[in-house]
Amino acid sequence: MRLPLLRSTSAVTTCEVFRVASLFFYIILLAHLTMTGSLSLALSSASRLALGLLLPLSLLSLFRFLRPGAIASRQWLNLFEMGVVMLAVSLLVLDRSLPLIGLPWLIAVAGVFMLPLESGTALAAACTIVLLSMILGSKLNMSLSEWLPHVYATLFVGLLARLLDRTLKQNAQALEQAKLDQRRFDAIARATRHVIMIVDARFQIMYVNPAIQEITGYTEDEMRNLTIKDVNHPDDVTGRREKLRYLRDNPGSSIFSRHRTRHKNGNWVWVEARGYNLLQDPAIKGLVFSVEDISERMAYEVKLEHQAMHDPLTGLPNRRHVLKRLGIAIDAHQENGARLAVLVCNLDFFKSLNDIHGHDFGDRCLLELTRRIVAELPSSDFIARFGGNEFVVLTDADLAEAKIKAETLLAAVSQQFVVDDVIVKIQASVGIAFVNSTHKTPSALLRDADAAMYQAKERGRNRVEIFDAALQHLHTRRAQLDVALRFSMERNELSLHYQPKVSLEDGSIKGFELLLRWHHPEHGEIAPQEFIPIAEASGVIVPIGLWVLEMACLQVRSWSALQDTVAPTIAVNVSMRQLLQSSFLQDVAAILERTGAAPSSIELELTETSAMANPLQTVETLLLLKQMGFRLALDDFGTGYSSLAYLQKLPLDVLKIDKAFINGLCSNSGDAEIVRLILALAHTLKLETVAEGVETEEQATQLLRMGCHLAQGYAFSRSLSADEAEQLLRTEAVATFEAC
Ligand SMILES: Nc1nc2c(ncn2[C@@H]2O[C@H](COP(=O)(O)OP(=O)(O)OP(=O)(O)O)[C@@H](O)[C@H]2O)c(=O)[nH]1
Repeated sequence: MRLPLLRSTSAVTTCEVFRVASLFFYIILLAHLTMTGSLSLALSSASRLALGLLLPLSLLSLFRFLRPGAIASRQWLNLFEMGVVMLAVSLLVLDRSLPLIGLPWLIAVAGVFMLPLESGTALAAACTIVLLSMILGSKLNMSLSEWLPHVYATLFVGLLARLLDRTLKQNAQALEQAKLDQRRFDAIARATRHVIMIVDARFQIMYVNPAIQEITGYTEDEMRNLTIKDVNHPDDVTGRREKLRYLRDNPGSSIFSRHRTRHKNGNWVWVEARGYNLLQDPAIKGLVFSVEDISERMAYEVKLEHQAMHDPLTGLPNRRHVLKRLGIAIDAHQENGARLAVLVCNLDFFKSLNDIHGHDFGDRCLLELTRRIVAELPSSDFIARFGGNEFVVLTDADLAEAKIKAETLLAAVSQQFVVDDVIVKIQASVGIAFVNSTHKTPSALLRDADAAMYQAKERGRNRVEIFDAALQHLHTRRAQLDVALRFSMERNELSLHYQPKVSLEDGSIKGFELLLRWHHPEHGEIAPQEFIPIAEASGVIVPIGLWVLEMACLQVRSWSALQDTVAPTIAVNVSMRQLLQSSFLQDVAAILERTGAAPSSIELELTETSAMANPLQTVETLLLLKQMGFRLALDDFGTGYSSLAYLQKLPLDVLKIDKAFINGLCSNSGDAEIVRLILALAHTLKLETVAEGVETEEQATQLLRMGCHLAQGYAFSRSLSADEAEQLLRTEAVATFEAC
């Protein structure tokens, strides 16, 4: 068995040096005595005493060497041992068995036995040795110059022994601290869920903590055979390589990255890594990484991102997603001219479906339409639900292809289907716009596609329109008028004209239709057909409509005071937008109260199309208006899609026959037939009829013959100012008409 002189697993301590040094001391001393023949049989009693002291101490030292730790190191014991040795050496010196100089045994005693002593004790011991050597020197008649160097050497060796003791103690402390630090680091490295990794300049893993196994399934040893590049996801390689190079080539730099790393089972794990270049640090000499598993967070983020970008009902991408995709597409167009067509598909009259069958029913219809649209269009097209009843398709189609896709959309939507035993037939209007260099933002491109879609609505719905230069012009003018219209009332640009409504039998004035006119300082006279839809779309029609009604009420009130005239009715157009206002009935009641007008003199006209767009709500509001005393008229009759059953439910007084049929009354048998049918219908429903846009005497005669009682149009009068209308009432005559 090989016996180590010093334990190498920990710092060498003073005690250990002493353990070895003292044994050597005794061995050499005894060997010297043996070799010099000092241990002859004729030993003096002093020498025998010295040997009697030294031998047990030698055995004690041997025991101490062989069984380190068996004898606790105690100060008094060490001091005692030193004293005994000094005594033994002194006896031997005096007995001349040992030399005082030449072989300076006391110097050795100072060097060995002062090692384990405390500072103060060691000083005292040193002084004692010096004193002893002086005594011995004088006893042996040695001169000062002979033994003085011996004293210096004793002191010098004693001092060295002290320094050695201190150094060893400091080393032991430093080593203890290092071990403590190491244990702490190991504990932290084991406990943390973060991977801590040190790699060399070639990215070879030098150190990694056990957390690596939890994240990647690889053990620490398995990882040490890899480089960090070996476990990178192929899609992350390029970006990561650049970052790693930057880190390696820039001392003191740090990087941050989110990437995927390979799990031993073949899956990919999302991690977030921070890297620090400590290649220059002599203790590290590597790149240090702290890596955190963020798979759960990423999964959560992906889920959140998906929720934020998708419509919860249909699962299609939502408005936000469309805007993002459009942003990317616009950038691609600016960079390399990439094509993009935007198809906005808005369902027609979807509100009616909701109103009649309920919102849940509407939702199921939306789901069915989604299923069909997705099935009909190629998967490369981006299909989104942009809003309530609006879908958007983004595709890189050219004009012809986009048209085909739009027709496919219309066909997919319009195929009838059954939900809850109800046969549903929905139609849609589609607007198409193509990205061009003027589109700087997604909303600019969507605005154009929207404009085309609204054009499709205006042109009768269930059709496709493409945004082109003409539409662009129209759109720009529409936008300008939209803004201008908001200021039209306060700038007094609106005026009212009175279109007489006369009896076809005797030509007497039965009332007037109030016509709204708008004169804009720059754009001039703007036709109602142009600005009314704009006002309806923006909602400005609501205050304007109330203003018109108030004017009509004031006028009616003023005419009711006229002597010798029958108070005429004034017909006022009411927009659907007004009817849908929850405050409409209150506003109307307030006007009646303010003006004191009799509601029976006011005829509220609404168009057939708008009345049919929201049947349930319309019927309810109209019934309440009827209860308030208003007369109700259905304007432009014949142009819409009234269901007769529904028509019967409306509390109407008047049907106004659309001008389109009157135009062809005397020349087109089809139109004449329609007019005849409308008159028959009105007769059955006990409704008054008014023919609109009568321009010739022939038409008036024909209408009277067919049973129509009232008419309006240029055949009788142009539209008049309030004063002219009043004058007309007073004279009770119509210049251009002679009773038929
Ligand atoms: N069922 C259902 N209806 C919705 C949803 N989101 C919006 N809507 C309805 O869609 C309808 C849209 O109505 P409008 O914008 O007036 O248009 P419309 O009735 O389709 O008429 P036009 O567009 O003029 O042809 C409204 O009644 C909304 O309440 C939804 O998630 N589910």
